[in-house]
Amino acid sequence: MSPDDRPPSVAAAVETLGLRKTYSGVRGRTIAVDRLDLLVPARGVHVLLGPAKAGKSTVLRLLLGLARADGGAARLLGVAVPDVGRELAGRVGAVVGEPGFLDRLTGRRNLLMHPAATSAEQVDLALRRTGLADAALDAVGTYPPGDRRRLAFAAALLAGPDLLIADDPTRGLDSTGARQVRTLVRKIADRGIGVLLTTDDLVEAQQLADTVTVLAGGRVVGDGPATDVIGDLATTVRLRVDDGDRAVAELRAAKFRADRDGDAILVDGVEEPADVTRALARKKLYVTEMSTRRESLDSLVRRLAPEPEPAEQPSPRRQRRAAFEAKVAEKQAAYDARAAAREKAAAAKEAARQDRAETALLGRRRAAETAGGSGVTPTRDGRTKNGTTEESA
Ligand SMILES: Nc1ncnc2c1ncn2[C@@H]1O[C@H](COP(=O)(O)OP(=O)(O)OP(=O)(O)O)[C@@H](O)[C@H]1O
Repeated sequence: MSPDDRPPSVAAAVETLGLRKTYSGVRGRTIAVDRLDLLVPARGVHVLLGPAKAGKSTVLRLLLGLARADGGAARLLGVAVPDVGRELAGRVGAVVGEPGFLDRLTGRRNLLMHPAATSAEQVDLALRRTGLADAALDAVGTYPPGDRRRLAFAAALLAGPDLLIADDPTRGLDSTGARQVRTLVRKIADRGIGVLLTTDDLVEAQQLADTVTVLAGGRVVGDGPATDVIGDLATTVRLRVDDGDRAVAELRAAKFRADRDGDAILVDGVEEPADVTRALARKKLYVTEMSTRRESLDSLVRRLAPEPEPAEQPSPRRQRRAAFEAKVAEKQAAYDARAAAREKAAAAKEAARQDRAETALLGRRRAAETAGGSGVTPTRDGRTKNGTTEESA
């Protein structure tokens, strides 16, 4: 059943089924989105997470009608995608690409000129909600990149959308700008607006996502509640302590997931590494060496969609031997085919010779019958029709 056949689902902000997009270029065809089934809840932040070229932007472009799908179907807020522009005007806001703000005008003036602006009050509310009230009267050209991005959010919020779609909203921002935008995204979702955003930053996804779809090579490799699919911001801590066995026992007693790893100790799912060292110090156990590790997006994708084990490559010597054996087998097969043909020709020749001999024999018998009038008809194998051989008859 395609989304077009289903009754609109009030629980979903976005639904796609088998969505597909292929680009053709000089280097051939690229399947950017491959049979995508996506479900974005009506509330909360849904993150479309994936490495570069996973197809994230293409998905958003398809949903917003900026590109046409080759197959499948999609609905936004229950409306099929080709009709979204007409039927959902204002209910879907988008922060995609660089908005065309005029640098010499103030942020407020830029918003007042926006097609969705209906009043100064509405513009001022959008500026306040995006934390830009103080910068409202500054020229946009003076805005740091984080403020410029928040102004794009303010523009997308003007019409009071139920769903906000943002393509990699922290890309290119410094840590302050990225933090401001993430805080804003969380606030928007907390006001009951569904948010769908893309990112290739696992930490950003862990900080923001309520639900997540992990995309790789245009395909979904994992989806569901963020804590199930991508985990939380936990870190694995590896450390050394003089008395390793006692340290593991003390850490377990303090509810840490600790295990021996050779002469080191691994502690999984740690929120704050200093908590581990403090727990040990309380027991007079002192860490001599410590390192921390967070899962990367690549390892997450590998964990969710493990690649098949590559077949073991034979050594060059074995490869040469296999090629030689294949050649010998090929020659043998050709030789066998020629021998079989020769045998077949010889058998045909022999059958013809026997036919000729039998014909001659029959001819002689007929001549003898005609002369003697025996009335017995010999068969090919020399038997008479009454079942006795000619000799016994
Ligand atoms: N207009 C286009 N013409 C041809 N190929 C395209 C076009 N847009 C995207 N692609 C290709 O489609 C694939 C998916 O690209 P897309 O931009 O959707 O991925 P992405 O996950 O958003 O990547 P990134 O994080 O790098 O922006 C890539 O292989 C890309 O090169």
